Amino acid sequence: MSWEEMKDLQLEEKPLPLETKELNGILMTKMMSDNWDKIWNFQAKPDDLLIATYTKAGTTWTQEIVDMIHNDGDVQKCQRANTFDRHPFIEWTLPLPLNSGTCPAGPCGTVTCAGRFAPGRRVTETISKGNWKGIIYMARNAKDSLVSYYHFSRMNKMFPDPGPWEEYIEAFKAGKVLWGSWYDHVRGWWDAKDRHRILYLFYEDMKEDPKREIQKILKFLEKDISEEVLNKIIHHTSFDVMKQNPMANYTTIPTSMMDHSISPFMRKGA
Ligand SMILES: Nc1ncnc2c1ncn2[C@@H]1O[C@H](COP(=O)(O)OS(=O)(=O)O)[C@@H](OP(=O)(O)O)[C@H]1O
Repeated sequence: MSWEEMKDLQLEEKPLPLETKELNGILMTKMMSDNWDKIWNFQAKPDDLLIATYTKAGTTWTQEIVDMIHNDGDVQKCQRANTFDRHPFIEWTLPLPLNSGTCPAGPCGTVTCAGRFAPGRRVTETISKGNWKGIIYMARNAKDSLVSYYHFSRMNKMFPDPGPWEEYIEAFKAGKVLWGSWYDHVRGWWDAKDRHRILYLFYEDMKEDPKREIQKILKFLEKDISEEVLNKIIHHTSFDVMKQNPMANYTTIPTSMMDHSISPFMRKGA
């Protein structure tokens, strides 16, 4: 959806109603819970790639890297649309103007989509047995995930108010945040990785040596690129460059949904 169309929706003036609803003990948005059957029955096509993450683990970073790989390092092509339109979240049923992954028009014409699939190991198993070409999972350590999630929840008006920091820490540890427990998520996918075609990556490894980690993704995707393209991908997906990229930094979303003056989406990246 273009910016003009977004403006027509007058989102700036409308407070966003946010309702949450637990499903199997996991907190989700009501839209997502109500849509769960569709998500559960989602049929991947053999060319589909899933980027799976707990929230704030480096989803956007992985999405940008994969898009750059798929487009042979063509920066212009990777600026064709926002991250969430290039790789829609399957289960994240969103209010307009944002795209929802299970909607019939997408995502998976676009080949890659992202997903969180919080509700426990059964889901992890079911999803990872699906007809995916592969699943790239990225994990990030609990402390940085928690800090990032807290600041994101302050600026993201679609999310429940995180409340005071001390209380938020306890809620996170107890898994009483959207998409449930960080521990169950990273553990569930860790367990699944040896039984299915899953590339399990770590944010910290990507930070330490992006070249090495991007090469792992290339191998997983069975893709050959030149050294020059590889260096271009490393540069274009660095924190400083992505922070300035409106198609990756979520600044095209109306302020009533995400208020970057409270905390930018691309916050510290460390
Ligand atoms: N290129 C690059 N390098 C390093 N770090 C990066 C990069 N891109 C995004 N980020 C950081 O990842 C955090 C956002 O995570 P997600 O993309 O998973 O967020 S979301 O769940 O999709 O909302 C968020 O982390 P914090 O800065 O700690 O809040 C982003 O800054």
